[in-house]
Amino acid sequence: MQLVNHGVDGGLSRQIKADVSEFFSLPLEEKSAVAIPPNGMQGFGHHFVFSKEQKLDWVDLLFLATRPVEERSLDFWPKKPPTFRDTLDKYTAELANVAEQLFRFMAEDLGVDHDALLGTFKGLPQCVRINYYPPCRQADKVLGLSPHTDGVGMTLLLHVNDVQGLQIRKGGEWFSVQALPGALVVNIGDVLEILTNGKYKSIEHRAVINPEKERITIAAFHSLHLPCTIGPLQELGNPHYKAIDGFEFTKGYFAAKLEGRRYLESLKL
Ligand SMILES: O=C(O)CCC(=O)C(=O)O
Ligand SMILES: [Fe+2]
Repeated sequence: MQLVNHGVDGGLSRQIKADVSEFFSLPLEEKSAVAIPPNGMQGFGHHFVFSKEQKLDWVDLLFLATRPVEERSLDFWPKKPPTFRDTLDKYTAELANVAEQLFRFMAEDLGVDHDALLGTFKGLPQCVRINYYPPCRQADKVLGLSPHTDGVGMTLLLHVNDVQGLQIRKGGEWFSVQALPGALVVNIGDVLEILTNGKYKSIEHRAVINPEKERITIAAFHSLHLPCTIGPLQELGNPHYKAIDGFEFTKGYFAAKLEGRRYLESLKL
């Protein structure tokens, strides 16, 4: 689903695009000032690295926890460009508002109690994964991001430049998503699929690489308020998914190493 971006001020959206592009254009030594530490998650580097032999995804990323605000680790927030921190703070606050509105509309659409749905996302916990996909002449030999579903409630994706690369899987086939200018792509994640008892489907997706042009995107993940138990909302009939502790779910998601819908399918009854 693409949402024309009324929720985010145009100037702010331009500013975040400029700051993010500037960060990735810095020399490696400068970006490494916020490198992900061994066994860490936040900062600049790579995720889902399990062995020296594996083929890596063709992407550099900057991953930051942005909400709740008091849990930010500012050490990993770049100081260059100097406007970066302030812009990211404002941009992510706006996106949290958009996410909250969408959760409300979804509750309405499903005819469920707002609190039952919104309670799972209380305080709107949020992380951003800023993806920089370098071009690759042999683009068909690499993947920017392996097929996966997002292990969260909902992702709001902004294209920083106009290079296409996102694909979604439907009926076993891959379809390219053409980003509309000024729009956010809204991706349903695993947690919403479980909560809605499968009425909303977590979309399997991947990112492909352009042979000539770099591609930059900002994924803002809206995730669980922990601790909690995730299970289908009672109003939605016989449950089709097991109820699972939120921490267990997150551990299982990362252990499943980006293998399409495999982990989510394992939670079906
Ligand atoms: O860059 C994209 O198009 C997809 C990003 C994505 O799926 C993610 O960061 O989880
Ligand atoms: Fe994703």
